[in-house]
Amino acid sequence: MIVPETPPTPTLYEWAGGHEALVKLLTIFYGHVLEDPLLEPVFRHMDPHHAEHVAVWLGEVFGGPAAYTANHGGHAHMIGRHLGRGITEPQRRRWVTLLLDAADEAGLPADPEFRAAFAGYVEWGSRLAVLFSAPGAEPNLHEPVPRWDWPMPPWQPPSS
Ligand code: HEM
Repeated sequence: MIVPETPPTPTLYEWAGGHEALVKLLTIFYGHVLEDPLLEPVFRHMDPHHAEHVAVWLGEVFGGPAAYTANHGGHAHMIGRHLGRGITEPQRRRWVTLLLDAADEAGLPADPEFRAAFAGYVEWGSRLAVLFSAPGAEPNLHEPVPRWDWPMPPWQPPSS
């Protein structure tokens, strides 16, 4: 009996479309952030390369190259950019909503497994951002960049 081989599961990074797709996503997203009355004051002075830096971060989290660790200061730098900002729950919620909307606008894969993984990370990460941006928070700066994975494998046709 010939048992069809299951192809290897792509990383979330590959499934999303790689670096280019993530840059497109975050460029669209931060464009909307600057039009949003709740978020514009938080991001008014953001670095002009912010969207690209966050794309590199997301790429590493989703199983792509470890380029944020290699070139952008890793986990400690990301945490440091949020310290003392006092991000509120309404701001976090709006941030998440705009990012999920931007995923549609950027044409990221819309299959249930990918979107569950994406939304899960965004929810988790944004809640951490609220915690470590709070006054007096002392987050651990010495952790590696987290890696996020599929909550369940994406459906793929058998290779043969
Ligand atoms: C999953 C959730 C989040 C991720 C993955 C994330 C990621 C990042 C990263 C990687 C940076 C540093 C970029 C660099 O290297 O230049 C950063 C900076 C920043 N983040 Fe977040 N962030 C998240 C949530 C939030 C939320 C909810 C807010 C506020 C509503 C926020 C506000 C900011 C601000 C204001 C900066 C500094 C921007 C600048 O001055 O260039 N972040 N974020």
